Amino acid sequence: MAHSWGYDVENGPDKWGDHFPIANGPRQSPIDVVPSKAQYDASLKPLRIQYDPATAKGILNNGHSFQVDFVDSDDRSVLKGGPVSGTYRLRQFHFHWGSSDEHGSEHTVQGVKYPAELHLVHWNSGKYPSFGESVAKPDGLAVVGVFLKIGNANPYLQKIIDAFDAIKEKGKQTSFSDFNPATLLPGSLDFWTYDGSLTTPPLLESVTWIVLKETISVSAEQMARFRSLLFTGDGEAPCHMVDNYRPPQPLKQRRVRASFK
Ligand SMILES: NCCOCCOCCNC(=O)c1ccc(S(N)(=O)=O)cc1
Ligand SMILES: [Zn+2]
Repeated sequence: MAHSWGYDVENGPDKWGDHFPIANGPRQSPIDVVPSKAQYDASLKPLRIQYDPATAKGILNNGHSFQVDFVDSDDRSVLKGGPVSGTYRLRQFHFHWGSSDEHGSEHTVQGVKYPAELHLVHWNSGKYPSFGESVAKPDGLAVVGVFLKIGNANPYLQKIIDAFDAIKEKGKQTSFSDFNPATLLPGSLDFWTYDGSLTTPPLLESVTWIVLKETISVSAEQMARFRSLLFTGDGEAPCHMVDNYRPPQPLKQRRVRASFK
């Protein structure tokens, strides 16, 4: 496409297939999770998540979302168990959100939309030498999805929000240290899992999705701070970073498994 992909009418999800034909592939994400159709799988192991706050590196506005990047040169912050075999190393986390509290998540649960969704992105360090090598392999990535629900202000999210003034525009980044992303996880790690893809171009079908059933809280005021970020860079006409989500995609020949009854 003339200008790179985004979330507008002319470069948004409905147009991504023009340059990324895998957009219509067999294992695209996100999906609508239908709990009654998910199959309880007793062989799924509990999720084992261990993060070292010292691996937090920086926070960046990449023009599509903001992401917190982690040192991933060793296995200090990893995910094991659940649907995956081996060790997956934390690379970054980011969010998707709406222009109002009524929508914004990528996955939906029986059609229910949440105001935002957190994605914790891990790569298969047990099998591949780097993220770049993993990102195109069918078992390359594992992403944990967590829904945000309007409620009490989330003190752990606030630490991230306090960094927003330094990354308001596309391309801006700043250091971000001593943060444990496990503080963004709900009390229960019950999950649904299915084989899917990146939800943004290049839409690679390399993700084992692990979508948590329990939500975390965010206040309406905190969501308003997310919407103060800009898609646009310094000197461009400002455009608020909102509605940076892909809608649910066809399930096709896939099954969704549940770790809980
Ligand atoms: N760097 C080697 C070549 O890499 C090409 C592919 O770059 C991938 C960049 N995108 C991502 O890493 C990426 C990661 C997670 C998600 S999501 N929203 O599915 O969690 C979407 C995108
Ligand atoms: Zn994402």
